Amino acid sequence: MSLVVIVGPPGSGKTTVGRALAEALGAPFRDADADIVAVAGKPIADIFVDDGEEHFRALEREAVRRAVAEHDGVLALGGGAVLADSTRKLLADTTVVHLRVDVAEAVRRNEIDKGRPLLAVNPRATLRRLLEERLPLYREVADFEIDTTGRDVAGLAEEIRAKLAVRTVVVNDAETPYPVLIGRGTVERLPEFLGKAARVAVLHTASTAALAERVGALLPDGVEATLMELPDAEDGKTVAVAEQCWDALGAEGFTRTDLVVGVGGGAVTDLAGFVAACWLRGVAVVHVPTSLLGAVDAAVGGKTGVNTAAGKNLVGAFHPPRAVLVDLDNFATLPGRDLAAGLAEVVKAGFIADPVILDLVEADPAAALDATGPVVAELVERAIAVKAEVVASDLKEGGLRAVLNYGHTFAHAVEKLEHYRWRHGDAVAVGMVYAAHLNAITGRVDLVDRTKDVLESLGLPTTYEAGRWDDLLQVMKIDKKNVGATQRFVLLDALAAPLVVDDVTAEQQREAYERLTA
Ligand SMILES: NC(=O)c1ccc[n+]([C@@H]2O[C@H](COP(=O)([O-])OP(=O)(O)OC[C@H]3O[C@@H](n4cnc5c(N)ncnc54)[C@H](O)[C@@H]3O)[C@@H](O)[C@H]2O)c1
Ligand SMILES: O=C(O)C(=O)C[C@@H](O)[C@H](O)[C@H](O)COP(=O)(O)O
Repeated sequence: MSLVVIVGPPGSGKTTVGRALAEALGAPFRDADADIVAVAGKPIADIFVDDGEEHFRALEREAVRRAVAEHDGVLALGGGAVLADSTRKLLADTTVVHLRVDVAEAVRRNEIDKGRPLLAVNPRATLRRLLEERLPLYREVADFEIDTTGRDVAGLAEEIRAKLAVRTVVVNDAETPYPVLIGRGTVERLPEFLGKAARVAVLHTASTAALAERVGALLPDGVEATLMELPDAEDGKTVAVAEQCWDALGAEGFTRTDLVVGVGGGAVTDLAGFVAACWLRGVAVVHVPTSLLGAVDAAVGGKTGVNTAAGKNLVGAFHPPRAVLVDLDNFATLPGRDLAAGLAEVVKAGFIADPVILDLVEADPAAALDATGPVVAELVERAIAVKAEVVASDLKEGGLRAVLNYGHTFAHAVEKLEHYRWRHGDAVAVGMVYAAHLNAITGRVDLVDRTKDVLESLGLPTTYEAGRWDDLLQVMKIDKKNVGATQRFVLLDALAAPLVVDDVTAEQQREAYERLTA
């Protein structure tokens, strides 16, 4: 447990909700006002009367400073604590929850609790003024806010507990850093990322239509949602579909400050990102990935694009999102085969950077296939951390980023030859076995058995049909990593030590294929 601070105006329920939250978290509760009373040896109302507000504020600053330094649990602050610059600075590195309440309910709650000196005279007008004056200060320190008006304490504590379980990975790429929120209920955080949007285009497929509706309903008054349903999977990743979206944006009068939201698997977020990258030469996009693969890979990193007759993802743009909202609850409806396909990219992250991922899957493959279980949650966090770190240092694939393409040279060729009817993750699984054979054949680390075993334990394919080499080679020759006529492959010098090589001979490539088909 670490410190969670509750702020808000008088009557917002800081103490009551804070106590309930502490209980829900199994953590201790502390109230800064109670600390002040203990130090002063008299009630707050008496401190105001005997010593004045300034003296009270000095006691309050010291009480908050001490509590923040000492406490590990939930800490409720008095309504005016945020008035002090020093307190707001102190809270900058702490998780802060702002409890909001409307004036009428605040008045009603404060009538019940009579011990508030600032509300002794004309409480309605005073509360209205306090609420207005202090709102920007609460917002300055808060990580998120919750409206408590008309809500019951247990429901509020549960909502805060769920929100606190959200982990944020910041992708510090060369453009604007953006957060990837990982947890349950993260989609509800969309309103934080609207910027100045007056219109939001929500791109989705039939499988995510209900969620897209929910996203539309989250928008505040004055912000209009347009839902656009795309053909499913790779059928939606075409220039023709992108053009239909652009036509619709034109018809809606979509401006540079409006927002595109991709709600779906990797195919949707790739297309949504591409649509956003090109419209007016770039509008903001927020991704709500609903497949495992989308969450751990496609939605993070800013690669967007479509498939064309020439090949997979050959047309596209680097266009990082404004935010990525990974809601682990969305995986509940994901078909098992698509979950497994997503695990292929997770396993890739294990081989290139984080072997703990492999240990976790190998220890309990069934747990890794439990869409809403804790192992999937950890795998998602780990795989996103790998991707975030790589793309932060090399957004446009000038060097290091190519390691994320481990297994993809062969995978993309398979996808094209199979007319995009293979799941991307299945193709990546086979592609990683191909890469593992190349590793062994070129005298590097031999991870063939480990690769096949871990993938097969997840029900993923590890072989490809014989007799297709010439076709495969032809497609692999237009891989994006190639330089001129030189083919380049991502291989592993050792586990978690990827490198890009350009000296794999034609014989070695064919030999790896022959071993794959055996
Ligand atoms: N941009 C990148 O960096 C990047 C990285 C990896 C993959 N990709 C791309 O991502 C795509 C693959 O992503 P994918 O595996 O998510 O495929 P997908 O988008 O085709 O989704 C797989 C299937 O799952 C369904 N689905 C998605 N979420 C669902 C949910 N919550 N409930 C029920 N059904 C759901 C979809 O409708 C689809 O039928 C490929 O096009 C690949 O090239 C891009
Ligand atoms: O983000 C990257 O970079 C990757 O290579 C991630 C891959 O897993 C992903 O499939 C990506 O779409 C492939 O990129 P591409 O440039 O080879 O199309």
